[in-house]
Amino acid sequence: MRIPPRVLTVAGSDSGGGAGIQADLKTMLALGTHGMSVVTAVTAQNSLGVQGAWELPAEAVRAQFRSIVDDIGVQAVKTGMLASPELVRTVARLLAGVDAPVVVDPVGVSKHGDRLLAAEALESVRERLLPTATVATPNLDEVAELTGVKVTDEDGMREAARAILAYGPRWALIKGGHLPGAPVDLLSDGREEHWFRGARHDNRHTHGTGCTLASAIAAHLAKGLDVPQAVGAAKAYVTGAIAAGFPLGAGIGPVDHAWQWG
Ligand SMILES: Nc1ncnc2c1ncn2[C@@H]1O[C@H](COP(=O)(O)OP(=O)(O)OP(=O)(O)O)[C@@H](O)[C@H]1O
Ligand SMILES: Cc1ncc(COP(=O)(O)O)c(N)n1
Repeated sequence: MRIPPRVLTVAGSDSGGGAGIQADLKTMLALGTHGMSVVTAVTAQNSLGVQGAWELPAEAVRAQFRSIVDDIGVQAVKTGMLASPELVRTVARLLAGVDAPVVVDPVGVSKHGDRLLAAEALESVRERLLPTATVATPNLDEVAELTGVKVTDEDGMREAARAILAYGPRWALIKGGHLPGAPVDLLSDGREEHWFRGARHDNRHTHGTGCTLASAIAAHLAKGLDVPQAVGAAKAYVTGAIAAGFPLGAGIGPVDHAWQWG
């Protein structure tokens, strides 16, 4: 009997199914793991943007987390939209007691420019959440908000990695997808440097790329890969999913989580 590795996402729901909890669970299934969820917030969201967002009480987040960890157990955790300072602090406290790798995607603003994290929560992300991370996966906008470093080239990505590592994650993965040219990501622990270069797909249907990459890293860590191997495998998965992204609704469609299944 196959018992798949167990992976937990702590994130917000995207009603449109392209990002957030829905992207995370699809990615975890596609990579052969058992996905579980702690919902932090519910968004009304589609291909055009976020029409509404409601966060859950901290007690509901704690209860979901305890139900999973105290009975089923987890082999890796991924965090996404955490909405408020109180939820960031709640999740950071819960993660401190977990003996499994943690991937922190410090989600700030959606692709359409809607805030998914209150500006007042940035300090808690820096001081409480980042220190719990095995890998933190900011995009360049999140790097700028969290550290003040404005990246325009690959040297800037090195500076960004140092600035993120100063808050205490074991590894920083700086996502350069928003720079022109081939999408390149830098993984660093302050000693080793790994550059991951993918092919750019000129596909506007890229809703959910960040969530998908972070969840894929968590899934591969749960399967026993080390961090550089997990990031390499996750980058290959998200690149394929972006290449197969498809139109839905009138705006930006989702990446295809099932691309490997044809
Ligand atoms: N057009 C593209 N073609 C191929 N890979 C891409 C493209 N855009 C981004 N990527 C890759 O996708 C992954 C996610 O990066 P990205 O910078 O898009 O994250 P993100 O900004 O958190 O996501 P989002 O923009 O959805 O919030 C990275 O590995 C990045 O290099
Ligand atoms: C609930 C929720 N969480 C996260 C994102 C960011 O998505 P992406 O993966 O595109 O960075 C989103 N749009 N909605």
